[in-house]
Amino acid sequence: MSEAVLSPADVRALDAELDRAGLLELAMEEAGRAVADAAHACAPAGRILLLAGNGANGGDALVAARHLLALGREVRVLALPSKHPLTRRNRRRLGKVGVAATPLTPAHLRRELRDAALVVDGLLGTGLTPPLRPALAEVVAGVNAASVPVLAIDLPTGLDALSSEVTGEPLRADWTVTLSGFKPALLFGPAAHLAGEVTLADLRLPPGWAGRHALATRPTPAEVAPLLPVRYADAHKGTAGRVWVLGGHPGTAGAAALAGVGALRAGAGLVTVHSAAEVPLVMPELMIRRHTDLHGFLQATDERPDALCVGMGLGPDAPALARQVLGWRLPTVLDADALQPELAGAGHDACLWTPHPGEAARLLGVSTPDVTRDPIAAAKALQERFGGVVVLKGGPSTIAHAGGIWVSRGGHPGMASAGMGDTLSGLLAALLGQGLSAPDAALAGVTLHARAGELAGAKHGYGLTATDVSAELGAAWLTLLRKIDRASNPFFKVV
Ligand SMILES: NC(=O)C1=CN([C@@H]2O[C@H](COP(=O)(O)OP(=O)(O)OC[C@H]3O[C@@H](n4cnc5c(N)ncnc54)[C@H](O)[C@@H]3O)[C@@H](O)[C@H]2O)[C@@H](O)CC1
Repeated sequence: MSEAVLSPADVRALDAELDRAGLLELAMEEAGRAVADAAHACAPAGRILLLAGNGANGGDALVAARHLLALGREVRVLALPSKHPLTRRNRRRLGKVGVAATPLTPAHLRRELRDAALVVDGLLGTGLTPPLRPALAEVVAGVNAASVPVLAIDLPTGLDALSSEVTGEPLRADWTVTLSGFKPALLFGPAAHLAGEVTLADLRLPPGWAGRHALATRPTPAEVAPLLPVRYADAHKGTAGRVWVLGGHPGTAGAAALAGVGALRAGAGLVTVHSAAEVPLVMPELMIRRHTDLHGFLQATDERPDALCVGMGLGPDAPALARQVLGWRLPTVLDADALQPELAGAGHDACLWTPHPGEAARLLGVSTPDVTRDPIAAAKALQERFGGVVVLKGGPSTIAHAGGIWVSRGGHPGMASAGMGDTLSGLLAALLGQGLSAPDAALAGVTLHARAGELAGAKHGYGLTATDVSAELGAAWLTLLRKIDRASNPFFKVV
């Protein structure tokens, strides 16, 4: 089941719905229980210090304290005056089982931090209106200065749930148990770096309720696997997708070759690189056609591929060439030099735009930090302006299509190297050429690319090349297929 990505407004809407259904208190109980289980696992021995703020995030901490007590753990609770009705109720419940919350003051905090095995941060969650007020900022600085591991509830105090940016000094968590859905700040760095290891608690909400209010979703590998093309034993190169790569320019010809390899490794039957440059023959299976006049060739030819990718190292002619092939209305990936603002409005439903944040900034006429601060909003804005499907690349990537937004999973930090995007373009074109719709190709392609990066990382360690990742695409494909009923995919019988 896809995991939801929620903004604070989404959380408020969900909570209002839970409240109307009489389920909000149960949700807080489940949240507290999940936090207690996680805290018990993170610090199997010693005293646990819970910090409770005045909102519902504090209520979760007070419930967790009660469950930790039931697990036989020694707890201390430092709390602000409770404003939220459920937080007040859970404070009384905690009192009834013998744990009185002590007022949260700097002196009490200093004393309790001395012997704590773990701090549970329930000071503030999605209710933050930045910046942190000085009294709470002092508490956060005190916890950060102590060398005690921290488990945050929902998100570390001081992080703006919607932003990847870090302002002021938020709490640095070793673990975060997030509730109902991921918050963007937990997915995109540098904010995500402060959340430690993030797990999503199962609050036992009615199925689909969290997703209904979601900004975006994170599809699971089991949901992505059925999108992969089915191929039977009688397939031949003419039915497996003919892909054209339009790329390369003197000095950047390798980019076109890498895209071609990505397409071949993703199962395209025939891959032809059309280029004005001398493209290196990195694989003899690639067909390479050099043109002195690429425009003229595209104008004159009656040949048509099943899918194209355009722009990798293509140079200054890229926008004009891209416009020309967009007119063919074939499944098309636009990357690198073809990602130019003047193409706004020239897209169609079978188009995939694959910018990295710098290219996205160029397309939107904003700065790169404007894009990376909120990649979900940037991908949505790009999709609205350029049409088709947008893959805003990153760790994770954000895919915006007419039906919504997906945030990818997986990947490997070693994938931060030149040529990775070229491989992805070829891979996406190969999937389009094998009949996938643009949204399905985007999701399946990004997932395969990330998985191939993980597999390459397991072999080669830290520094990965695009060639390492391409080489793992087949194995990535098989690991994805293992997630589904293989009987539905007779060609790929895997053990
Ligand atoms: N469906 C869900 O996701 C659920 C969420 N729950 C919790 O509910 C939380 C949201 O609760 P609330 O909306 O009550 O918000 P919070 O508990 O996150 O914080 C609200 C309080 O923070 C204070 N505050 C806001 N900005 C501040 C600042 N800059 N400096 C200092 N104090 C500030 C306000 O006075 C307010 O009382 C979530 O983060 C989660 O922990 C759970 O209780 C159960 C269900």
